[in-house]
Amino acid sequence: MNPTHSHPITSTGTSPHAPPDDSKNATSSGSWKGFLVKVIKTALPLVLGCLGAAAFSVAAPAGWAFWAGACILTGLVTTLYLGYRALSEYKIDKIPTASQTPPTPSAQNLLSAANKSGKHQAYQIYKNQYHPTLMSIPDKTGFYDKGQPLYSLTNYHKGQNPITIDGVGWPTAEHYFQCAKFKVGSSSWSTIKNNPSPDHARVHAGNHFKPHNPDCLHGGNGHAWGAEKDRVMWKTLTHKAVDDLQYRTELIGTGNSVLFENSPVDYYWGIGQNGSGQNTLGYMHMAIRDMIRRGEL
Ligand SMILES: Nc1nc(O)c(N)c(N[C@@H]2O[C@H](COP(=O)(O)O)[C@@H](O)[C@H]2O)n1
Repeated sequence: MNPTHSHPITSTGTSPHAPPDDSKNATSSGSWKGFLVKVIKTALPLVLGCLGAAAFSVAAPAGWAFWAGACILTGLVTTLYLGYRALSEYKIDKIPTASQTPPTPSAQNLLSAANKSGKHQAYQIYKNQYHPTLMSIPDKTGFYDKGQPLYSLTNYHKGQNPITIDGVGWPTAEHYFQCAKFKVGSSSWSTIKNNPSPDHARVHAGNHFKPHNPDCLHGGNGHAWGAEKDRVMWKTLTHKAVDDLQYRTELIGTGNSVLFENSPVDYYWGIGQNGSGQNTLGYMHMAIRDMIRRGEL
């Protein structure tokens, strides 16, 4: 087995995609009730000043005009001050905080372009070029084990923020990929989605993806899923490239190195025990890296 190589990170990428929307936590200060209360509170000193002035004019004591004027002026100045404060607060409320910023339209556009029909085939160019001679390439970089460099390239990596796909926040790429075998909201889907461990999520999916399980998509049929899984993995990785800054940064940092999933057991996504595996995940990362460099993700 070839050891996992470390690779210097030489450049960084920037995510055009903001963290998930937390707008539900926004205060009610922007609601119409809050607005009405603010208007009443602001206008109250002026109204009281006018009432005071009216009382002085009715009672008409000596020098009443001076005191009536003083009442109106005090009310007016206080109202202007409160109005100024309320307006500044209103403006601050309206500036979206980082956690309230919805995904930018450009990120959404890039993601839908990257996932147009057939785009997931982009990695084939690398599979054609390097399979099955990958192990003889000198400049290659592996990733797989936790605690080793480039763990962010594995689907088990938990980024700082969830990956948002189909409006749902996913703790890891593995969670979304495994859930894609099941009907959204079904019991199997929910169990996998909420599993704290990506490895347990994968194992649970494997144990429950069976033809007799009504929760399954593709009839719980391995061949039918096999025809879909590249497209699903591609979708997962394009969203990860937008939402997981560590992945994005470390992927770009691999330069032009040929990437491989250094899995001793997986002959489809990784290189398998003897390096003869298809390394589909490694080649997909290379295609994603190209897209980031071209500004397509
Ligand atoms: N980092 C890491 N640790 C493991 O133990 C793994 N098995 C993997 N591999 C990922 O497992 C998924 C296999 O999915 P299917 O069996 O094809 O459903 C896939 O995401 C591999 O990359 N990674």
